Amino acid sequence: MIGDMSHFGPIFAVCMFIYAVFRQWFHDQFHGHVEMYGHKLFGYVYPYVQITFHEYHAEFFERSKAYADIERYLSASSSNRAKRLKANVVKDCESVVLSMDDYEEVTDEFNGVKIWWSASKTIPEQRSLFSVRDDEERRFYRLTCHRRHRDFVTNVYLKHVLDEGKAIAVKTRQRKLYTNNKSENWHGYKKTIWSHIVFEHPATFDTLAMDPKKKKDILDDLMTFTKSKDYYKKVGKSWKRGYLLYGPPGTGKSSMIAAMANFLEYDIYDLELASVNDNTDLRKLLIETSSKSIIVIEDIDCSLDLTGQRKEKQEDDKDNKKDPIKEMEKMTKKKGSEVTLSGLLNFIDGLWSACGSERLVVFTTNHIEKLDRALIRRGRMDKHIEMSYCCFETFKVLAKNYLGVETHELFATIGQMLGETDMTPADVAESLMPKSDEEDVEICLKKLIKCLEDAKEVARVKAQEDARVKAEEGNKVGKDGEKEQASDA
Ligand SMILES: Nc1ncnc2c1ncn2[C@@H]1O[C@H](COP(=O)(O)OP(=O)(O)OP(=O)(O)O)[C@@H](O)[C@H]1O
Ligand SMILES: [Mg+2]
Repeated sequence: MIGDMSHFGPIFAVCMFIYAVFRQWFHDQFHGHVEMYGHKLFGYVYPYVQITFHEYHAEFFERSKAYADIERYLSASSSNRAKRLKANVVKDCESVVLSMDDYEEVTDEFNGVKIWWSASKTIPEQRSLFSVRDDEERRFYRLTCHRRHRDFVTNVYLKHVLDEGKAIAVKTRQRKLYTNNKSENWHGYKKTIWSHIVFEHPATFDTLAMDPKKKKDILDDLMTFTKSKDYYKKVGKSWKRGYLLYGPPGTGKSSMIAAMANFLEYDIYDLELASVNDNTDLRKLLIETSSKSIIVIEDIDCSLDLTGQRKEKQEDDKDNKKDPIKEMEKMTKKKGSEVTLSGLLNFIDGLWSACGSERLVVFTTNHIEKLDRALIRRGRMDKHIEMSYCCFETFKVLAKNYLGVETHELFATIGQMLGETDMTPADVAESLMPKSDEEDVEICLKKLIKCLEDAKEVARVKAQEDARVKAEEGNKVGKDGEKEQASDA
C-alpha cells in the first residue's frame, strides 16, 4: 500500500506544475482581455487621441529630432500662453529663451483645430544596477486632439510643427564648442557625455595669415566638400573628410580650425582622448556628435603614445614578429586608457563613422614624423596641411590685420630677414601688436626687426654651438678608432 502511494508524489507535482502554468497563462490572458476591453470602452467615452513624442527611444542612442523640433516650436509659440516656463540664458546673458516647464500644458490652434500639448517626464521606479539609462528621467511631449481631427493632425499639423521647429533651429542657430566629459562622469550619459559652450572664436580665413595660394586651395577644398553630398553617395563613401594640420607651435593650427568652423558654420567637437576610457566610449561619443560639425583631436601625438610605439616598433623590426596595432593596444592599456589605435581608426573611418554626415575630422600635431602611417593615410586624413614659419606673404597679412598697412618702406628689410630666420606667425603677431597709444606703425615694424635680429643672433650662436659639439664628437670617435687600431696591432 505504501509502495502504491509513493507513485502519487511525482504525479501530484506534475499536476501542480500544469495548474500553475495554466493559472499564470489564464491570468495573463484574462488581464490582457480586461485591459483591451477597458481601453475600448474608454475609447467610446473619451473622444480624444493622444500622441506621445519621447526625447529618447529605447533602441536609439540619439536624441529624437522630432522631440527637438517640437521643443523649439512650442518654445516659440507657447511662451505667451504657458504659465510656468523654463528659462535658458543665451549669448552672454544677452537674451533669454523660454520653454515650457515640466507638467505644463498649452493649447495651440491651427486652421481652426484645437490641439493640446503637455510636457511631462517619467521617473522609472526600477533602478537597474547595470543600466545607466534606466535610472533616468524620460521626458516627453504629449499631443491631444479630438478623434475627428486625427488625420488632419497627423498629416498636416505635425508636418507644420516639425517644419517650423527646423526653421527656428536655422534662424536661432548658435554654433557650439563641445568637449567630452571624463567617462567616469557619464551619469546618464546622454546629457553629460559632451559639455558645450557657445562658440564665438573670432578667427576667420581673412585673419589667418598664410600663403594666399595655400589658403585658396583649402577654401576650395572646403567649399567642394560642402557641395558634394551626392558625389559622396555616388562613390559609396560616407560624407566626411579628414584634415591633418601639422607644424611648429604658434603657426596657426588651432586658429585654422576656428576659421574653418566659422567659414562653414559648423559646430566643433574638441575630443580629449585621455578622458575616454575605451573604444566603446569612443563610439558613444561619435554617435552623439551632430552633422555639420568638426571633430578635433589636438596634439594627436600626445593623446596616444605613438612615440613609445615607434620605439618599440624599431626594436620589433629586428625580429619582425609583432603586429604594431596590437603593440599599440598594449601601450595604451598600460597607461590606464583603453582606447586603442585600431579603435581610433575605426572611429575615423570604420562602420560607425558613417552615422551622421557632413563632418570634418581634424587632427593637429607638432610632430608629424611621430604619427603612425596607418592613422594619417589618405582616406583617413585626406588632406595634409603644413602650417609653417612666417614667410613674407604671411607677414603681409599680419601687417594688414594688426597695423592696417599693406606696404611700408621697412617691408623690404623685414622680407629679407624673414627669409633668413625661422619665426612663428604667433611671435610676429606679438611684435606687431601696438602696446600703447604711442606705438605707431613704424615703431611696431621696428620692434619686429629688432626681434628678428635677436632671433637671428640666437640661431647663429646655437648653430655655432651645435657645430662645436659635432666636431668634438667627431674628434672623440676618431681618437677611439685610433686607439682600437693601436690595441689590435
Ligand atoms: N597663421 C596665423 N595667422 C594669424 N594668427 C596666427 C597665425 N599663427 C598664429 N597666430 C596667432 O598666434 C596665436 C597662437 O596660434 P595657434 O594657437 O593657432 O597656434 P597653434 O599652431 O595651434 O599652436 P600649438 O601647436 O601650440 O597648439 C593665435 O592666437 C593667433 O593669434
Ligand atoms: Mg593649437
